Amino acid sequence: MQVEELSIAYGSKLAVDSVSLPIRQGEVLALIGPSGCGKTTLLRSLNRLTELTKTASLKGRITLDGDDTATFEPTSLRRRVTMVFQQPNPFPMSVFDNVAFVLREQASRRPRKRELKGAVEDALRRAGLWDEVKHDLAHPALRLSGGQQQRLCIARALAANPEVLLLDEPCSALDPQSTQVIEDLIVQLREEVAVVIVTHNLQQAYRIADYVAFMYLGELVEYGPAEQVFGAPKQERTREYVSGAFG
Ligand SMILES: Nc1ncnc2c1ncn2[C@@H]1O[C@H](COP(=O)(O)OP(=O)(O)OP(=O)(O)O)[C@@H](O)[C@H]1O
Repeated sequence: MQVEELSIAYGSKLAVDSVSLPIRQGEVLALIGPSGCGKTTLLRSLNRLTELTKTASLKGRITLDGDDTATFEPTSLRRRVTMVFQQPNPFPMSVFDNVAFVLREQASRRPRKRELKGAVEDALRRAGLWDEVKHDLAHPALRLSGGQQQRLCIARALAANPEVLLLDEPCSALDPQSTQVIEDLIVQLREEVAVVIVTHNLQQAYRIADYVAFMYLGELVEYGPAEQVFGAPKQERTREYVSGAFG
């Protein structure tokens, strides 16, 4: 994906100010910056969730494989660019049906349960959850632990075979152990999908990101390889911000 001079306002308030950056497969991109700097707004614009906010207006361009995402049908864009939210939000149905739901939605005719088994297993494996749930796929998803629920949401997102996975602080509601499991998973996933993650946790960004975009008051202050942004930031403001965690 390519973000080109993107500005987003809520009413007259500018939340993202002329941001340009690439999003590439094989990489984890972390969006960092202080509260209110526009990270989530930028993330949500990538699959056009911002347009669900009535007051939001957007200027600039976002492309996916060279095509302007504004020309896509939103649902088909959201299959290619899927979002996992801060709070795990499995559907109130079984583990199996959570993943199957997406596959059923995509199918032209209603597939039988046994036809979906392979694809459900595949998505659960990719999300690193299969071994924990394989003996009880009929288990209600809402009874899984928080970390398992979040991995189920990732499995659900992956079932659509997206090209880009958007993660909005996916570990903020999780304990350190579940966080580590999800971080390991994100690092593995980048081989197959481009990953963009919003995180407040700078140590986390350092552990998992290949590239980092540091935002401040809606502007992209610095974008570069994680080692450079954390180890040798070019901008004073970035230095100040990252030294809060690393100084
Ligand atoms: N629905 C909305 N209506 C009006 N203003 C909004 C809306 N959502 C966000 N904003 C404003 O836009 C700016 C950017 O918000 P955004 O949530 O994108 O920042 P953020 O960096 O993700 O913050 P945080 O780290 O606290 O989640 C903030 O000033 C915020 O108050």
